[in-house]
Amino acid sequence: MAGTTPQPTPPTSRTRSWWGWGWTDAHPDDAECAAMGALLPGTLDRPLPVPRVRDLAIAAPAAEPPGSLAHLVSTDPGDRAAHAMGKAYRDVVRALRGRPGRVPDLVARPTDDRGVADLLDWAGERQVAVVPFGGGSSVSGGVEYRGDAHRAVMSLDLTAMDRVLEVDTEGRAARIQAGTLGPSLEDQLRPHGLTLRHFPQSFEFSTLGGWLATRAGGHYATGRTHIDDFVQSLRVVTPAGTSSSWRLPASGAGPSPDRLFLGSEGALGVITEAWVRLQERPRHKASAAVAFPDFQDALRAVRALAQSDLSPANCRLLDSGEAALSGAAHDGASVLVLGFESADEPVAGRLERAVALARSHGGRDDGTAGGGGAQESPHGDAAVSAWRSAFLRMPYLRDGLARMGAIAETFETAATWDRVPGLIEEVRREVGEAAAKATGFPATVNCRLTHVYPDGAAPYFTVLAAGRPGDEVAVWDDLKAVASEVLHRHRATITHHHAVGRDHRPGYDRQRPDPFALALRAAKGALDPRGILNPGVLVD
Ligand SMILES: Cc1cc2nc3c(=O)[nH]c(=O)nc-3n(C[C@H](O)[C@H](O)[C@H](O)COP(=O)(O)OP(=O)(O)OC[C@H]3O[C@@H](n4cnc5c(N)ncnc54)[C@H](O)[C@@H]3O)c2cc1C
Repeated sequence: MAGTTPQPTPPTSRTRSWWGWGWTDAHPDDAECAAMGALLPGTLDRPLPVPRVRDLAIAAPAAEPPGSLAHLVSTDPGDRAAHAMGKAYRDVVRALRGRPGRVPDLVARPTDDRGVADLLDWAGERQVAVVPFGGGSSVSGGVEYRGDAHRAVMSLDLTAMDRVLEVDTEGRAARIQAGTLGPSLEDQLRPHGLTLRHFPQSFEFSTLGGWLATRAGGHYATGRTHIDDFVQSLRVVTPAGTSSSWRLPASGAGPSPDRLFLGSEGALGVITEAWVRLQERPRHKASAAVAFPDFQDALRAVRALAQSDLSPANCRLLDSGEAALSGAAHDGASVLVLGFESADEPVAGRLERAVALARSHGGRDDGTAGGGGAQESPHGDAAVSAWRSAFLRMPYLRDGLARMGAIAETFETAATWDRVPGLIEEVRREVGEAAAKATGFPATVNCRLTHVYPDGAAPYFTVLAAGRPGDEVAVWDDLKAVASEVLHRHRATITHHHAVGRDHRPGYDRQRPDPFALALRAAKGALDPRGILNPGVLVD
């Protein structure tokens, strides 16, 4: 049953950026930043310099761990700076402006549950805040400490716990440590012919534990795409003891213990490992792009697809601005990127039916339907691959634009179909107007649907605008407040998959029912009686 597993991916010689997305060698250079900035009126003439850790005023650590734990803890300034914030636009800008959030005093890297428990005990006795940290790709202020109610702050980095411990090939499941980054996780499963098949855009730099703690969404548009769908059981170390649920295919035994910890964002405990459901690796793939002159027609087509039994792996609708930005279309059309995958049967037929359905709603496929993975027409192929490469490059470009003093950020939501068209229109208009008013320059607000459901969809917005030099974070916070009001008006969720963190607390507090907040507070009090775990996240 249990297979032996290969070692985690060996360390690379590439350097992770402490302040921006991904690898330092993949960042756009000054010339590329300037070229991008020239496309946005009102941005700076030349890029802000790449920030340096040595220019930050980092105070000496306010606490020292006991000798017995010292081997797990780093006080290196670069390490501490790299754990001060996540990777949202507002984090990148604060780093560029030399004003990162509160830099943690300590960065601890436990290697097993015992180490996690000992560090929590030590922190509890000394009123040290503990911020669990996976890949640090949070875009909602999930990994930074705000305030001064604790004597010191410790970032609890889980990435030394990075092994696939067991693989049950018969039951298609694996026991995996929470600090395993996406590529290493898939590398360790590959020899078994299995995959978790969970691919958030941040896959390369985020961990299983982070996905579980934030209820991450993969890039597949329909079907099993949320990490929740893959959880068989969880192991969580809390200050009140370790919770370990049974491996079960399903259970009706009361409220689910796993559901309590999924999305708990480090506020209730530290997820140290999980049994997750695996799948065979897909062998059949086909994709196509369908253009729509009318965005409303495209919305109707996507709804019909989501309500059909076709279950596309990808069903991503780009509005005309988003299609132009990613190079998928340049003629003012919206583009629907469709993809199908299967481990056991050809998918060309399903793709053809999906394209026919899209065409019946006003789509222009230009002969893009194809099957077997490589038979799309040149136009469809170009649009699909343009979108794919833009998707992976986008976070790097966002940071380049931030260096030009621009606002370049995304946010997402989900709502029922009856509200989707009005919601998209109002976000575009109200955020666009607010940006123009705040900066004096026109703004671009694009939208794509990232996930579609029979009963609704997840619109994802990209805002591109000039910032107010030196004041970009305040401008962005104002725009986000405008957007949040529109979401609230439409009873759309404050986040579909970017988590609550600290930034979405006001919206989350308005969204959750009061009795639920009471129950959550009680759970926090019981599991974290000293209030050391990720203070300010989810509940006070
Ligand atoms: C460019 C970019 C693209 C993104 N794309 C997606 C996407 O496609 N889908 C998506 O869902 N999200 C996406 N995100 C957001 C982010 O990647 C997710 O929230 C991800 O799940 C975070 O994983 P992480 O390991 O980086 O966690 P971190 O950022 O380190 O932590 C996130 C939260 O989880 C807590 N946490 C982390 N590990 C643990 C643990 N082991 N136990 C308890 N709590 C823990 C932290 O305290 C924090 O509150 C994106 C972010 C960026 C910057």
